[in-house]
Amino acid sequence: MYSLILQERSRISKLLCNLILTRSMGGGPRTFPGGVNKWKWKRMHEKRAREKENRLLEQEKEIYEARIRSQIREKLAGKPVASYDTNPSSASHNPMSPQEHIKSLANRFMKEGAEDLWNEDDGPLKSPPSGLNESRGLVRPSGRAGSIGSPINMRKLISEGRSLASGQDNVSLTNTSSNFVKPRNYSVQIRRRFQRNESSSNEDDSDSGSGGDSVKSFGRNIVSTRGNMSNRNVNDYIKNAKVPGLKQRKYWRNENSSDSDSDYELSQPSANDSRRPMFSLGGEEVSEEDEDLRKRGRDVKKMGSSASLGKYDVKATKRRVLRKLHDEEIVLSEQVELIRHELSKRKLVENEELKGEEETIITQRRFDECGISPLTIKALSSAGYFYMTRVQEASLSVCLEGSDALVKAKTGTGKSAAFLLPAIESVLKATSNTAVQRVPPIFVLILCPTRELASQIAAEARVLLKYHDGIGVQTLVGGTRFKVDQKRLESDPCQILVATPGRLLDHIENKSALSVRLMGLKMLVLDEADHLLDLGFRKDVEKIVDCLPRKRQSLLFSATIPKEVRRVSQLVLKREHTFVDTVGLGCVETHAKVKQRYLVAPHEFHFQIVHHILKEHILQAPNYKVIVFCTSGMVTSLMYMLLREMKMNVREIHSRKPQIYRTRISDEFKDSKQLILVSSDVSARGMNYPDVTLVIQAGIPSDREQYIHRLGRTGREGKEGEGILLIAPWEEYFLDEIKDLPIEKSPVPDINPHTKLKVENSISKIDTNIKEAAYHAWLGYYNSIREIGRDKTTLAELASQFSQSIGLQRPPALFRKTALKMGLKDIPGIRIRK
Ligand SMILES: Nc1ncnc2c1ncn2[C@@H]1O[C@H](COP(=O)(O)OP(=O)(O)OP(=O)(O)O)[C@@H](O)[C@H]1O
Repeated sequence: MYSLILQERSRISKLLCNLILTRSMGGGPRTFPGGVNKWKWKRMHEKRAREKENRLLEQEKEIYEARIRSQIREKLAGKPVASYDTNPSSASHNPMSPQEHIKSLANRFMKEGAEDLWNEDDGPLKSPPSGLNESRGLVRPSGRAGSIGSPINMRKLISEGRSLASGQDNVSLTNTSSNFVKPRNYSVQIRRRFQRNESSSNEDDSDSGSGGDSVKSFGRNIVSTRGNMSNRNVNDYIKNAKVPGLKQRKYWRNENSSDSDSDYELSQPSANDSRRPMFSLGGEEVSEEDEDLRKRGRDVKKMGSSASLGKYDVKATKRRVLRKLHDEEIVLSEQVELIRHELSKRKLVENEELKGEEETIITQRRFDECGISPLTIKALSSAGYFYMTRVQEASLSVCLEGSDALVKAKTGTGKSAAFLLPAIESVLKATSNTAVQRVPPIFVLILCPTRELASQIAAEARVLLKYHDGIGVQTLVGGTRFKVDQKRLESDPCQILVATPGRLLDHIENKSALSVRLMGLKMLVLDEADHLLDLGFRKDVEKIVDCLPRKRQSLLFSATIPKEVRRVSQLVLKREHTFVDTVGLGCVETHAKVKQRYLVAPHEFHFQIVHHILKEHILQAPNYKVIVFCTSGMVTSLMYMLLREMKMNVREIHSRKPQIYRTRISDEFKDSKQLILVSSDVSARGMNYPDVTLVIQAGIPSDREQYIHRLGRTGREGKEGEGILLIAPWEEYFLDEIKDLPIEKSPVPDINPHTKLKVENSISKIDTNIKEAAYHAWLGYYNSIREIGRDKTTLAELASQFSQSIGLQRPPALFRKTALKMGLKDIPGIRIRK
């Protein structure tokens, strides 16, 4: 379904681009008639288009009214009502039944939100309760409004239509509507268009017979010129919508003539086409001249509809010459506007759908329905996985087929299992096809950015492999001795390897046995793909990919996939890969259940504010579990020491800590409650710490993506969560990067003097070396952020303020080499070591 949406969306955007391109490639004049500029010209025509729509609407109403009157006349003259003949030639001259009118009107006007189509002449917005019966009278000769000259109260008629459509009168509507004669002369394409319309809406019309549908379609076809084409093929739309009347004529002409010039002329309509003029009212001839339109509308009102006049309807039978479009720009801007309108409408609908679906991440689809090994299903059941999550449902079939895929799904929605399940299948398939070897080839390689994440993925793989004897999974990450890795891989061979790029590359470049084992690779997975294809990792990843067999399946997963990454993903993926996006283009990439706030306060107050927030949160959530993200390893360390000094239950994790310590802390935090983890970005991506209640980001993240991933440590598996971003006033520019996310400003809390003093005391107790290291790390981090790092003088000033805020007398000195590298040599405020 997602791929269908994607295809459709890309098709629409292509069409839009084509239109814009066609326009721009033509060069086009810079000024337009009357000396107006392009935008003024465009706005003018947009206004015209809107006016045209309103006119058409008015005219449509008038025609309906006229038909109702003719119906009443017929009735008064004693002719049978709605005795339709299925023969189009005769039936088309008969009046429509009042119920048909109501239904047709209802199609257009009675839908929720259609009130904006109404105008003052349509009667009061809310019909009085007694009005229903009266409005019935409108369409029945016995009623008060049956008198021909009385104005028709459209609102009453519509509210009547509502009750009819839902009430017992449905039956009669069905009966009569089924006799409606379809306009036969329309090509299959047009009919298809109607059919699409039929299925697109009015689900509430349970009474729709085939003829009734035609009536509905008829109404909707006209509506569609307003851009109401929710389920309609936009290609058709563009072809058809250019000038609807013109298009219809073209079809007739194609059937009867080869003269291209006469494309712009109406063919002589046959008797079968007698309803056609109504369609063409939605077309060009009605749109061309406003006054003419109005007049014609009034004429119809005066004379009765063409349906009642039958063969005497001169208007319907007269050969009308169409005026050529005097300015194609009108059409073009209308088209573009319509497509835009359609796109934004779809986006809204999708957003609404996704919002609804977001509440539950688990789908109705069971794992045993997707053709994976029964032993894996058994393992899934033991782990408590019975139904797929949305990303699993959307991507499993694609991945199991063997296609390359780029998969985007929100944080904590089960992406790991989504790639592990096809990975296991791939191993099963490969082992059954390959002769037993002493050292088995590595069939699946999973790359991820951090050591903890590699361990987590390997652990999840082991859970899924519980009943698969003989299939092993190993990790290859930094922080361990190279030789130890080699021995482990030899003594405990595996078919699935989870690695961080740096360490894997070490092994490949050292020509260890691993390189040979990788020659049998069937599947490559990049978890946190956007990060791995980021500048920091890209070179390593490229080198690794160069050493892998070309004939393999590649899967890229992440919660964020920026456009640049989509482009560079071609480094890994085949050109004909599938993009599975369960978030949706332009949709919010964070979870609705995660409340996001931001606070702006000078840096010197950040420690106090973090302490205050934590205290408040602990009071509110007794089972608290908080992650505080800091900008770098050493700042993390400083924050940890401060909070520890202030007697909070806190742990730290960052790259400066030995791996064994990191693993212990990570495991402890996974299983614990009432604990605060102060972390650098090593925990930002992929880490699945269950039930995190709050994520605090102290200082701006490196980019928007990192913000989303850090925040994604809370609110996993559809649970609730909270995120707070704490920034200094000069970091506020970052808010622009996340302006599409539902983040709200929070007031800076009042810190009581007692807490202030406590924090200052605690800071003073922290070792100066840690503070100095924190200053260097702080400077390094912000220097690497383009927006801040380019103004070195300001950066140095801000760094000085930071050093003061952590109790340093003056900014610590930098090594000359470091200062040079950072472009900070000779910058005022930056001290260089002698
Ligand atoms: N089908 C399922 N049924 C129940 N729970 C599931 C299912 N699939 C995954 N989970 C659970 O969902 C949680 C999140 O899964 P996972 O860590 O794979 O998320 P993710 O999408 O990779 O997140 P991130 O973007 O942060 O990496 C895990 O606790 C996992 O056990």
